[in-house]
Amino acid sequence: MVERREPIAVGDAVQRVMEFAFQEKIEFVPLLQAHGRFLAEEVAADDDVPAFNRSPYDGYAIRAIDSQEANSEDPVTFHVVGEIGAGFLFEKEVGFRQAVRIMTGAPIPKGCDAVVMLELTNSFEENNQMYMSIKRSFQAGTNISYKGEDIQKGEILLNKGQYINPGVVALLATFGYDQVPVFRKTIVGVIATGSELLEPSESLQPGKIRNSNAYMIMAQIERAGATVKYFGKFSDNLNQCIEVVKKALQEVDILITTGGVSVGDYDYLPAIYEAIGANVLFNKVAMRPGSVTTVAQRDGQLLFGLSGNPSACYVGFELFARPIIREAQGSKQPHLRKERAVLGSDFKKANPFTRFVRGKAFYQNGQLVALPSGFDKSSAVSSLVEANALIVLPGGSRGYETGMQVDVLLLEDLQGSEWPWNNIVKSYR
Ligand SMILES: Nc1nc2c(c(=O)[nH]1)N[C@H]1C(S)=C(S)[C@@H](COP(=O)(O)OP(=O)(O)OC[C@H]3O[C@@H](n4cnc5c(N)ncnc54)[C@H](O)[C@@H]3O)O[C@H]1N2
Ligand code: MOO
Repeated sequence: MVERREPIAVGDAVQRVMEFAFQEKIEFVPLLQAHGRFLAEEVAADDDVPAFNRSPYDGYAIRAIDSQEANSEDPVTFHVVGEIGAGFLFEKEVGFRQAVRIMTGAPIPKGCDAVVMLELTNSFEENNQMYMSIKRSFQAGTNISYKGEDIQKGEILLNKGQYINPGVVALLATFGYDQVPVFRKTIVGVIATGSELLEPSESLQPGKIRNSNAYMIMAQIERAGATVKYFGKFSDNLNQCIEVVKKALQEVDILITTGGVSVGDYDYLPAIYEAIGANVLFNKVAMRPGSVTTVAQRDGQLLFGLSGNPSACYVGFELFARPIIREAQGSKQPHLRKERAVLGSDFKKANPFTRFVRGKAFYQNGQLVALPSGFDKSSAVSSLVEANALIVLPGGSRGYETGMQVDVLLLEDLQGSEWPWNNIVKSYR
């Protein structure tokens, strides 16, 4: 029998989950699908970038020494012996007072050591031959992008665990990574339990409710970057639940159930864990909502028993499931980002345990403000809509007042909030 223990502190509960080590799993994905993933191998430069000396401008490639006598009274004229675009090679050696018309990105022809920008030249045709003249001299090396000036062969460019943003995608493309080694996405299964549950497609009946949690959790799993497997909703029938949990565990890294974790007659989760031989890490946390959050492990897999109450379920996922999912996928910063904010309205409920109030965080005159987002019961669905942050109100208080400093855990980028640099158009006009 799994005993209900004393609640453990939130931080200790998070630590117990994070001590669980998933076996590292690596896969190769096409470059186009690598964005948002984490690199599973170090990347070193197998060549210089650029790989050849090239022109950064459209103009003429010359030998700098030939320009030394040029001045505004006495221009020097060059015979234009050819032209070269990006992607081509100019095969001949360039000689005395010869120039090659060159485009941005084209390799510097043999013999040349400077590029004169088109704007600084006058060109003309004489006897079917092209010429150009310049009115000043240029030093060797003028306007040459040197081989290796960006990246040198052998440099370690990206470490294992690097988050793949668009810049990393560019670098991987530069070095020919058609397929990219990344940490495999965590596969997270979802099961909803409760005889009262109907799926969203079903008509409401007396005493029944729609299963919102499974869909909410699946969206949270996707927001955490993992792969979802939905095993459906099941009524409060112990044997049936055990069977579906066993089946699900053959296909997932992590299994999340919602409902049936407290002390009701049909709260079967402890019995399910016992039946499958799972070892419970904790089954009560000193927090609201989500105090009933239960986590167990078994054969390299984690099981999360989240509350049936929607807000409690939501918070339980973000605090305990999200970080380990992110870490298993290679993230080095798996936890929610913490910021200081000013409480935007009074929160007068007594706080025996630390509360994680669903709220909206936004910038107002450069100050981060956190506003509780409405109906605060752990059964609430409505307050989740606007929530982009969890406002942390430490336990042991009789309430909090507007203007107090609080920690907030950000659930999303603060899109739509009034960033101080939102006026970018105005400031850079
Ligand atoms: N005597 C006690 N009763 C309760 C305690 C307690 O300590 N002693 N804890 C309360 C707390 S705190 C919470 S939170 C809930 C947790 O209950 P369960 O996680 O066991 O969940 P259920 O009882 O199955 O359901 C709770 C509530 O949520 C609704 N629900 C369930 N599944 C879904 C779903 N998929 N989508 C939407 N809503 C769902 C369900 O109908 C119930 O209304 O227990 C307290 N009780
Ligand atoms: O702690 Mo329950 O888990 O209030 O929401």
